[in-house]
Amino acid sequence: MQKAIISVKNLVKKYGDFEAVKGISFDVFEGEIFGLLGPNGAGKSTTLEIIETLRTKTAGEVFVDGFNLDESPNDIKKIIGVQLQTSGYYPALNLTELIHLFAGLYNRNVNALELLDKVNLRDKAKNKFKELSGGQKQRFSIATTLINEPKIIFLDEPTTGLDPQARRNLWELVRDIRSKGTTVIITTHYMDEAEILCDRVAIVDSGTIIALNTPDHLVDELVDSGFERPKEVKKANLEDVFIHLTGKALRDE
Ligand SMILES: Nc1ncnc2c1ncn2[C@@H]1O[C@H](COP(=O)(O)OP(=O)(O)OP(=O)(O)O)[C@@H](O)[C@H]1O
Repeated sequence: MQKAIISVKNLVKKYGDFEAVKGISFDVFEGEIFGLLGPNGAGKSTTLEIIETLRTKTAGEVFVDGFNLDESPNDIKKIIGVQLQTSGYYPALNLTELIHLFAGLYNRNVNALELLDKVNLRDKAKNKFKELSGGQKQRFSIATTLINEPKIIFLDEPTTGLDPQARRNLWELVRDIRSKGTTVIITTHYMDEAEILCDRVAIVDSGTIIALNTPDHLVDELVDSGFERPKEVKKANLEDVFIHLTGKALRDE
């Protein structure tokens, strides 16, 4: 039996009269990569921000590593890492200085170069955030989630706008983080990404969870129901062609 590190029970969020989250319940297991999928406006960010202690809930219960959100939000803050809005970084500081700034906020001693190494950015240690490419910015913002050595990290659409090489590189990074025992919760609009990366996914629509299982199980269930693709599937797709032609290596972004 896997241990639930996050437990959400009958969570409701109302913005005025509008119910954005309609009584959802789910568990995230320790050490898994859990995906929250759903169309724009489904309630994913609202749900995550409530768990991250950044937004108030209307009703329901949330437990994170045994801490009740209502009673111990500060204990929860200490054990989670949240990908910040990238626009929030101080423009005058370079990457090393930014890491030291965050480490100070968390009251931690961090070896900035070692951390930058983890996300393949050591050679950008003296660069400013705005001088990074899209993929590098995402990698840096993931690095900042690791500063307080969290048990759980939350990644909100971390690969949006990245090229196929940078996307794959980020998947490797997320897998690497998980292999060290960190639980990862990720939102994405890329279903191929969710299928490759996530152990389990919850599909949210209009504030309700309409499916929750492993990607494999959900696909098998659909196939068993008699579903067939209208067009015969080829053994490769255009992304395979692109990667085949341009290689897997990260570009000089
Ligand atoms: N501060 C707010 N005030 C009022 N309504 C809000 C607020 N924040 C979000 N909403 C509404 O709640 C619903 C859920 O929004 P949310 O941002 O959680 O969706 P999402 O699933 O994360 O969408 P996306 O994929 O576009 O990021 C939307 O209809 C949105 O307009």
